[in-house]
Amino acid sequence: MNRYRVLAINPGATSTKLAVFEDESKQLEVVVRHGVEELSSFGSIMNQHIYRKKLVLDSLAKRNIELSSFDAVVGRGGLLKPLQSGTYLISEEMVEDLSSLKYGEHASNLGAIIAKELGDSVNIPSYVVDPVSVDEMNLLSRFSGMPEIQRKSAFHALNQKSVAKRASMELGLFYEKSNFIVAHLGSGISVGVHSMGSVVDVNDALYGDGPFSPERAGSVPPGELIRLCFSGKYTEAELLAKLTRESGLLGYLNTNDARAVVKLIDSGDRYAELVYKAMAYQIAKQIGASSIVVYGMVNAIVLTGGLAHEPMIVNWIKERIEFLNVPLLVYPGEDEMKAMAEGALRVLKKFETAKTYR
Ligand SMILES: Nc1ncnc2c1ncn2[C@@H]1O[C@H](COP(=O)(O)OP(=O)(O)O)[C@@H](O)[C@H]1O
Ligand SMILES: CCCC(=O)OP(=O)(O)O
Repeated sequence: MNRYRVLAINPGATSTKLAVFEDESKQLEVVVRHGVEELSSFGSIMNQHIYRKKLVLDSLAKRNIELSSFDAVVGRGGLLKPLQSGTYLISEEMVEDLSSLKYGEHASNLGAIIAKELGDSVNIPSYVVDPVSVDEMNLLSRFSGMPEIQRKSAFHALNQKSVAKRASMELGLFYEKSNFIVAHLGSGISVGVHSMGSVVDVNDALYGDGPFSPERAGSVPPGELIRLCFSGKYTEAELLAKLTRESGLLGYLNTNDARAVVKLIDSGDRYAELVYKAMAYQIAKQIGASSIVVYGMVNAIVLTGGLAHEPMIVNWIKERIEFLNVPLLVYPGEDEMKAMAEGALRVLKKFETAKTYR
């Protein structure tokens, strides 16, 4: 059987990652971390396009890796129209929706844009896998309480699916026949209910509801938010940036880095401890509420994402959800690079046909 080389590109809220795969085997992974000041100097996420693309090209050039040595490029899929889970060929229409911010602004929008430019430059296909707008929500979960507003699915679909499948393998269960609650604790936080192979309910990890996160507001009291919108103090763009990139830990403590927060706590900062504990409290509360979606019949709860490396928050969450009496698995970090490469390989090897974005 043919062997395939895949370049995976993942622009995240706080990092740009790239990885080289030969079939399923990872040959290289490069992670470039970005500070808050560095990224805010660009003004908007779209303005980071050339900078992040150059980081990818420079990382390859430094290692004498030619773009033409790849069979495909795969990028993290951003905010698109609601989609089924799967691998999508990146089309002009997809790039247009991402760059015009039709469905919102997030660093992952740059994944497909950069992947397509690199793929096109050497005439190889480019794909996204399980974009953040994968939507498998059930009908009940779509109600917001206001007919003009529908709850949306915007979450860490790629990693959530990947770790839920990993949990089902480890527990000897079928993903399609089990129920999992997955809490992805990254720059944004999503708590997804995976029921019988679909994410039937999840909080909107970017603009919407749920726990506050290292840099996002999560649910805020809507009346107060409306007052802020009409206070004359902020433009729409400023408030959206505030909600999605300047709130949460960053808003309260001036850092989105959990390690820096732990240092503050260790140095005796009681306010930092209160804020960090409040985040754990909201995450645990969201997990508890999520168990209701499947009438409490949960096979396992999974904590994942960068914050799952940090023992203080993991323990605080654990303490609060222990009474549910459900196995808790902790998978720190993410499997996104591997999940992207595997999605592209399934298409290259013709096990699956790439979906079309319409
Ligand atoms: N090894 C670690 N120990 C403690 N906290 C970590 C670690 N790695 C990441 N984090 C924290 O996780 C949060 C971001 O999660 P991450 O998944 O890395 O971000 P992103 O969603 O941008 O990829 C940050 O608050 C960061 O400080
Ligand atoms: C838009 C949802 C995905 C998300 O929040 O990703 P990050 O945590 O990487 O910002």
